[in-house]
Amino acid sequence: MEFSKIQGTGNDFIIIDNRDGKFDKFCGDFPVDSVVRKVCERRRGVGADGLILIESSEVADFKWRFFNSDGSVAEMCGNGARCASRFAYERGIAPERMRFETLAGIVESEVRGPSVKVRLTPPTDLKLNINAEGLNVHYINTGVPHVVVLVERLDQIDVEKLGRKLRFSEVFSPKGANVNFVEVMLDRIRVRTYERGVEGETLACGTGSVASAIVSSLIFKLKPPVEVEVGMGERLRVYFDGELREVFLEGPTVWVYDGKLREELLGGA
Ligand SMILES: N[C@H](CCC[C@H](N)C(=O)O)C(=O)O
Repeated sequence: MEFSKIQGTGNDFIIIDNRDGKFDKFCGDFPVDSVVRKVCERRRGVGADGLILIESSEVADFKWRFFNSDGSVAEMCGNGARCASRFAYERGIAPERMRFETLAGIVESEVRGPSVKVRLTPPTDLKLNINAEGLNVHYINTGVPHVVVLVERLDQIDVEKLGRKLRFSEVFSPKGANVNFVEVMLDRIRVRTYERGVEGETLACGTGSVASAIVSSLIFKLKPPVEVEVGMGERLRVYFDGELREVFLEGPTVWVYDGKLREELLGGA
């Protein structure tokens, strides 16, 4: 079964045109979440932070189903939305300015060559200065739930250890949250993210970058657009208005390769 691998600032995704149901046929009797885990596994599978199915929609250019690499379903994914938009445009599934259905609501995007700008759903549940695991943190839902922790020295943070502690904190149960550690610089913010559903640090997180930019802007009076430096030094840009009604994420994508999944992948342990 054909798939494409596209990454956005290091957050990488397997994207499948499932309008004909080929992914469901490929899964056969295997549960979808177990197939997603096998395909996303870094060593025995293709390897990715997430898997995206493009499907038909009655109300938009297409609908998507987004899975984290652990097989869990997430309502939204900012970098995944950018990569899926590029896929849809270049495969003739949608025009360069498109709208697609997600569990978080309708998302709009515009493809400009490798760069894609996505309008996210309006953020909700903003809570500044809450206590979790003895730390002063902030919380906002930018399509998926995010904790934002402002730190002095980002490179000294044990993202895996502290990220996991906050991700599973009672304060954010039962759904949990992604955890973003943010250092505010003069001309940008630097962000490192422990991602729910990947259960580890990813090289970038789009909705996390948006959450971090909005919280940093509220606390440090940063003027949008906010430049966000992610894992490997790549940049995302976050635009938003005062009322947080028009929130955009913009950045590059790289179409890595096209491949073909074989059924014997499913047979293994
Ligand atoms: N792991 C996230 C979904 C993907 C978010 C991230 N990859 C992005 O670019 O927004 C969650 O389960 O909430």
